[in-house]
Amino acid sequence: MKLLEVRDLKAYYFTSAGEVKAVDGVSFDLEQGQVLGVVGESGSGKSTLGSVLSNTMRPPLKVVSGEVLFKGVNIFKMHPEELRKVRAAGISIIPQYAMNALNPTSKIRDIVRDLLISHEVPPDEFAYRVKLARERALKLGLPPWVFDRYAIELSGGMRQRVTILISTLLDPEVLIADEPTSALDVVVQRLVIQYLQDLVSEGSIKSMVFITHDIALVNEISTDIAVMYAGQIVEMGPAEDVMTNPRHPYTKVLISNIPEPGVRIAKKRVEGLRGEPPSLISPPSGCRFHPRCPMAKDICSRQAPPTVHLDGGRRAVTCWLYAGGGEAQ
Ligand SMILES: Nc1ncnc2c1ncn2[C@@H]1O[C@H](COP(=O)(O)OP(=O)(O)OP(=O)(O)O)[C@@H](O)[C@H]1O
Repeated sequence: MKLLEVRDLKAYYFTSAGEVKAVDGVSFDLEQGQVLGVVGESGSGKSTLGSVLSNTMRPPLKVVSGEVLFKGVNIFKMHPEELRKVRAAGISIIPQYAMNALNPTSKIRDIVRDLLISHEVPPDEFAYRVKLARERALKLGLPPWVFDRYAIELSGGMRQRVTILISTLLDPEVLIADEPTSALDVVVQRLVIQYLQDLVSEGSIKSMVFITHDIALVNEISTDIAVMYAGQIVEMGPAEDVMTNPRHPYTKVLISNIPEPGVRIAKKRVEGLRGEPPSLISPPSGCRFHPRCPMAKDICSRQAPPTVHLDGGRRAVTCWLYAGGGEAQ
């Protein structure tokens, strides 16, 4: 069953310097059981995509065109009441910098209670969710006393895990996880990854979009991978296939330079890739990757490449090398 259908989505930041085309023509489907890892360099539009998919964007970001259908209904056309219901139990987000997302003046137990009340959890389910919060806190390595504390009394790593707990407590059908393990130490990172994997495999969470710089991590957790470059998806397919047989020249460079787990792509210079990521106010003509592409042809600077479906439709690659359905030379 398709939970999300994203169709030619464009979302820009309207700034005094111009329109930052952070998401510029993104399309994909997310099915039940799928974990779509979204990977790319810093500034490629991953977080922007996450905030648009969860309809949590704020000015100066605006959706310019395209649709996001949640179980067939366009989330941008939902009535505020309908949207409120969809949040948390339908599409929930673990935001980037999750450690700062909690109200500092409420105890964690009250944040849990307020979540359940605001989502009109029926009385018979209320006690079950409170108990579930305690059980899941243990899985995340959080001691029982966190519920009696204010967010400001907790360490950054604890606050981040509490936010993950809150974002997942109502068992969303689509979880958008934006760098959920950034700033956590390696041991806690493992707990969080295991926690999210368990929720998906037991069916508590139906699907996930997992945003990260860490391509090794994306390989571990995802069923499918989407590679973003300059606001667009340049390659998408089953995780193992993309990792073992990358088709787009950008994916090839990313994968041949897999940093150690936990290292951000942006921090380790992507070797074999000349230049810097382009401006998204005036991106390069034709294929946005052409100025840095080791395999660029004449047409690449003149015309935007088509999206070509390979491997019986399982792989989508937006690149002139595959135009006509052929393999790259
Ligand atoms: N509030 C904002 N106003 C203007 N431009 C913005 C704003 N937030 C992000 N951008 C720009 O939008 C583009 C995409 O940023 P985004 O944060 O979505 O990328 P990202 O791939 O998630 O990178 P990172 O992982 O470093 O957050 C970048 O060019 C960024 O500078």
